[in-house]
Amino acid sequence: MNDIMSSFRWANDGISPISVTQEYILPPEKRPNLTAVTSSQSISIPIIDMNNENEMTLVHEIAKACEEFGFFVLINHEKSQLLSNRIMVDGKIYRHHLIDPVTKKEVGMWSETLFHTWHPVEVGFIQKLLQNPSHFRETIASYAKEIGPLMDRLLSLISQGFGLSKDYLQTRLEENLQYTAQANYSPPSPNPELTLGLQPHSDKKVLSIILQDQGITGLHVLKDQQWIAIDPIPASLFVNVADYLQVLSNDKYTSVYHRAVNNNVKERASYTTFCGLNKVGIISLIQELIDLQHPPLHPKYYYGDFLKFYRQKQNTITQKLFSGQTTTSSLSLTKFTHPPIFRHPKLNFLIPKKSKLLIPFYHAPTLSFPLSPIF
Ligand SMILES: O=C(O)CCC(=O)C(=O)O
Ligand SMILES: [Fe+2]
Repeated sequence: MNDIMSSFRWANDGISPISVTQEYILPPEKRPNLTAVTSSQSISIPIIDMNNENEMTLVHEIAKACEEFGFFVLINHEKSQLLSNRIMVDGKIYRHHLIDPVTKKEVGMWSETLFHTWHPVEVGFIQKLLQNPSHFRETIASYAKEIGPLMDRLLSLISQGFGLSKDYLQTRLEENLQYTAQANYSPPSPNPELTLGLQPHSDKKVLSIILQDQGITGLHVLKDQQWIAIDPIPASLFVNVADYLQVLSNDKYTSVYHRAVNNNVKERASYTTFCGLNKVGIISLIQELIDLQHPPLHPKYYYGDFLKFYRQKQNTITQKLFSGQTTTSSLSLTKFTHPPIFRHPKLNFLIPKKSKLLIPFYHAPTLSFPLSPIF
């Protein structure tokens, strides 16, 4: 475990459970089947070197990666050394569950999650974060200042990859952009074949940037029905296409399905920064990408409608993934509850007094804006 997540580690010090209780044991068809996973070293995954001074080369490489894989690994980005030494955790702690299709009981993910916004610094998100431990606010602010320009740059390169102006996506999304972050922590699992850190999912934002713990492979992506383990390259970041970008691109790019698995040797943390839309944002595809060969595949969505679409998509994919399964409930990412399993009693201050929904989609959201068709 390097220093990236030491706040998170601190929050979980010495309290790893020593055995997997029934509550965390996945039903057989949802187990990770780790022996069947391909290593990212044995296949060619897209690695983008940000040191490349030729902007158009970067544009093409990223466009190709988004189209063929839905993700890429970024190396030599300006602040990589700095980033990899950051401590970046604060926010709310949640536990993930899935529902066992046979017993209908919740199965807990072998992990816990912190969630918070990370931008804009100027309007004071930082003041909303907790003050204890004392370094939380400043480290989050520094990270936000570093990752922000990178996110902008990626949006710009992706815009150009669509044959559009550099600032197309920024300008188009600007008003409703929302920046959130999620830190994930898993202690060693006594039996990694029976548990999962994060269940298979796609992210429902525009873009996600994942900072992985060094030296531990935990992130898996699904490519051609095969799970690929993304071994963390030192000072690299993993970037993936999320669902909003899939819609924007009229499915030219596909959001990648991914999961986090456990191991029985070391704890693992990851830290994801998302750029997405806020609740009133309207999601619609880029008209410039539509022609006779590429008819529109999506209507305009209000956020709430989009979330319904997202749920359907998750269900369809998970049903395919677990094809032996007869139930329609599939892998249901339905509930985040707390308190977290690995929390030390002295850390009660980290738990928000009132449970707040982390990802409304998972909860059949109560919508505060009109749902009538807008196209
Ligand atoms: O732990 C990981 O590497 C994956 C994190 C992730 O998928 C997420 O935060 O949405
Ligand atoms: Fe994710």
